[in-house]
Amino acid sequence: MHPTPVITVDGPSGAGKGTLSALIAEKLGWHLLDSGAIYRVLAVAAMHHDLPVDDETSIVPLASGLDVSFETNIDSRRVVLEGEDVTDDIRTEEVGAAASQIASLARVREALLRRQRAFQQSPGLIADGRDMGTVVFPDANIKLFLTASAEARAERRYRQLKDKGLDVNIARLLTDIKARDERDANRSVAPLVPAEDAVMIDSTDLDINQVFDSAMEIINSRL
Ligand SMILES: Nc1ncnc2c1ncn2[C@@H]1O[C@H](COP(=O)(O)OP(=O)(O)O)[C@@H](O)[C@H]1O
Ligand SMILES: Nc1ccn([C@@H]2O[C@H](COP(=O)(O)OP(=O)(O)O)[C@@H](O)[C@H]2O)c(=O)n1
Repeated sequence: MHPTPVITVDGPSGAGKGTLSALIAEKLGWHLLDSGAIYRVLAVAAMHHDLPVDDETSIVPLASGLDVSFETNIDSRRVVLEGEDVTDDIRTEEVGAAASQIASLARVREALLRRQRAFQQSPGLIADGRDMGTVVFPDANIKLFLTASAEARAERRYRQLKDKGLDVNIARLLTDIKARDERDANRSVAPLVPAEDAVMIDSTDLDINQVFDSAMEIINSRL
């Protein structure tokens, strides 16, 4: 077992991983790794540098040297790429789709491993992503796998983007979510699958407080 405990939260897009992970991190006073944000920042960096998202040879060095920092304050988390605040830019569906394409490149994933593992710092880490419990932190103390129906996830994403004032279409979001599920689950490297020892939470009919309560029950019984 690790000297510094890790809780992993994996699952598909819109399942509520980010929201749940932030709540757990706050409750326990632990660090937070939003691994999806790293893939998203890398996608934005590739766009800035005019690199095609399927060009492994040029994206690997970009991943290894990625100049990204996560600045956490009491009331905000900012993501800074090459000195520029990209907190909002990385959240678009376009960037999510590009991130998912980049994330299917094996050598790119490998180039990001060390950077992700460096987040394992005292007193503990909550790691949010697709392969946190299977690849990045296989020895994690507790592994959660959060799911919800594709329809529920598209609906959540719709409300989230609408609240930000973005012009969105629910049918398109559902198609995009299904396409991303398909790509994330079927890629040959680090596909989206629950770790064998993961505890599943289906959030389709749960609000975020109920999800948080079930997660804390599992955590408190095991830590
Ligand atoms: N259980 C839930 N019920 C309803 N809405 C939720 C729930 N969990 C999260 N949300 C909302 O759904 C959206 C997507 O959640 P997020 O945490 O970003 O998902 P993920 O990180 O898995 O993609 C957010 O707007 C969030 O507030
Ligand atoms: N650990 C991770 C995290 C994200 N990703 C990829 O990065 C994309 C964006 O991740 P995200 O977690 O920010 O996406 P959402 O769940 O918020 O839509 C996903 O579609 C995955 O393809 C990954 O492959 N492995």
